[in-house]
Amino acid sequence: MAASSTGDGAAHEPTVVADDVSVVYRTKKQPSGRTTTPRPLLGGLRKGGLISGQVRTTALRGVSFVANQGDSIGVLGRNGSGKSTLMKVLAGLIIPDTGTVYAASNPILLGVNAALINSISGAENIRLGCLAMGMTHAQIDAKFNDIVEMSGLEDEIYHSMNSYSSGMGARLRFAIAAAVDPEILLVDEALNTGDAQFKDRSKERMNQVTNQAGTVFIVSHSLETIKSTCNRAFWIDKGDFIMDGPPDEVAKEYKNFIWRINEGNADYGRQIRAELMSTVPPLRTRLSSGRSKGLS
Ligand SMILES: Nc1ncnc2c1ncn2[C@@H]1O[C@H](COP(=O)(O)OP(=O)(O)OP(=O)(O)O)[C@@H](O)[C@H]1O
Repeated sequence: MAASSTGDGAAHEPTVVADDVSVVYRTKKQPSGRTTTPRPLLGGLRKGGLISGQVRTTALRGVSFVANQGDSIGVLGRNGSGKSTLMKVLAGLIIPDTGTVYAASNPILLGVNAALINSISGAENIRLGCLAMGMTHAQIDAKFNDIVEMSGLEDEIYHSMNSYSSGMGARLRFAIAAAVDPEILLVDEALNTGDAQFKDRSKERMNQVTNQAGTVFIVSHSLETIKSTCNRAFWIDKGDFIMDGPPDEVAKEYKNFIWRINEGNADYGRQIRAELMSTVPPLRTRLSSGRSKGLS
């Protein structure tokens, strides 16, 4: 199984290393569709514990991987498997309960970094969003037209964002966040809203990042998107890291697993899952194929 499959034979530095990352959400009500462990505690809140009546949802369990320069990694898995949580951990928006994420530079999660305001225009939001990401007015002026073009909102950019559809808002957020030239780009499926032209533009933007020796993670339920966009795929299931490999191979195993589950053969599905998990090489082995210089 490939730890890095950029496929051009060049040496690629690691850009992101996840070492045994686990995330547990603590909520009052039990979310549906997940294995949760109620942990009522006498005496209310304790260090590292829960308030009586709270439940724990393990969204990621001991996830480890090495991502390298030039990798475009598709993250797939069933609903509620932990894909979005992984993106949030990589972006530094959630502190993992155990484990560590090392990154060569600040990963940018598209859409989250730009907190837009509905009562002002798209153009004003571009300025605000870019300022919030640390760009200067001169840099914003230089990028403004590209951002508008990327969003595909040339005709609506001076309209109030109140009049935008959710897809239009998502496109604008994507375009603003993509303006910062990140070395590590995280794209969640929620942002895959848009027409064919917007999808082409987003794909082009992701290609630019990987061509500049950056790394892209893209969460998608579309196996076709992952196969056509990525050189590598991760499969996560119920918080477990099941597989890391070429998108064709991962998609094939994932489809087989889903098919077994859907036909009611859960035992066989579990067996496939366990076998694949056991073939993921330890982090140390994967790191030895690259260098960890520059990670922090
Ligand atoms: N803020 C939260 N509080 C409590 N539980 C949460 C929270 N966010 C996610 N979860 C739970 O953590 C698990 C993983 O959720 P996550 O959104 O990461 O999965 P996902 O693979 O991205 O799902 P989907 O494909 O449906 O978007 C789910 O069981 C979800 O219910």
